[in-house]
Amino acid sequence: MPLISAQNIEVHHGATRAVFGVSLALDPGEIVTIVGPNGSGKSTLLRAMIGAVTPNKGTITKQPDLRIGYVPQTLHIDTALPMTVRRFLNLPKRVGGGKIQAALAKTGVEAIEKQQLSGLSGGQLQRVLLARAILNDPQVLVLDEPTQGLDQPASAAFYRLIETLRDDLGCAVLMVSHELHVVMSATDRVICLNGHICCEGTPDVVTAAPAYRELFGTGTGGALALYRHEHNHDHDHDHDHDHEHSA
Ligand SMILES: Nc1ncnc2c1ncn2[C@@H]1O[C@H](COP(=O)(O)OP(=O)(O)OP(=O)(O)O)[C@@H](O)[C@H]1O
Repeated sequence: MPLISAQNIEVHHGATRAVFGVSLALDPGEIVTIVGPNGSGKSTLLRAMIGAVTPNKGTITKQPDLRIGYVPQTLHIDTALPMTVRRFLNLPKRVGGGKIQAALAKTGVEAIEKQQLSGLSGGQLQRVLLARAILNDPQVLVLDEPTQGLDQPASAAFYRLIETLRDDLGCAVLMVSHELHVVMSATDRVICLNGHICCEGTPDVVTAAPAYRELFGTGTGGALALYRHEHNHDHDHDHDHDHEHSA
């Protein structure tokens, strides 16, 4: 039984139909990455899957008492506010030193417990946010562009860590990334979204796309090139499209 599934959901933001006709199931232990152009509904779909927004149509089904760990894009820290890593991880409820140390060790930043949040590098901060997300031993880790602002080697290291955590904790991972070329090796299934799911498959299937190979390693363009290639096809289903696929 999937941990979370969406059945033919549609989500509106005012007059904007951000997500439509989306059905998606997340199984235990799998890593699923959602990619797509800006404004294609990736964050909206993620938020609908975890219950943070209610679909206007369709249903979301979650396993009862599902433990979800959420990693935001980043945390905007007021540098005037003194806050150690340990204190931050004890909010909003105290979890105790042992658990905090274990979580920081799992995310590769065990030595920074007493440091101020405001003094951390971008990569360290993301690992602290990841540590916070695993404190409740989640069955699902949800990440919304967790490596924004990190350089490519730091992003790649972060995604390798996600894969290690999945293996250690046995959790499923659902994430949004712009960097398919970086996240590829740490992904079981890729979902290409443009309001609706345009295509999905294993990284092997998507890496076979000539347009992607041509542009592999050229930054965000790689993911978008893949997107363009994979969408140069006829759809089996009669979606009411409100966008055009580029060739
Ligand atoms: N709170 C909101 N109010 C109004 N419109 C919204 C809101 N959130 C998202 N939208 C709109 O819904 C559409 C989908 O937005 P969403 O943030 O889900 O896309 P995204 O693929 O995550 O974008 P990006 O890659 O730029 O982060 C966009 O047209 C966006 O402007």
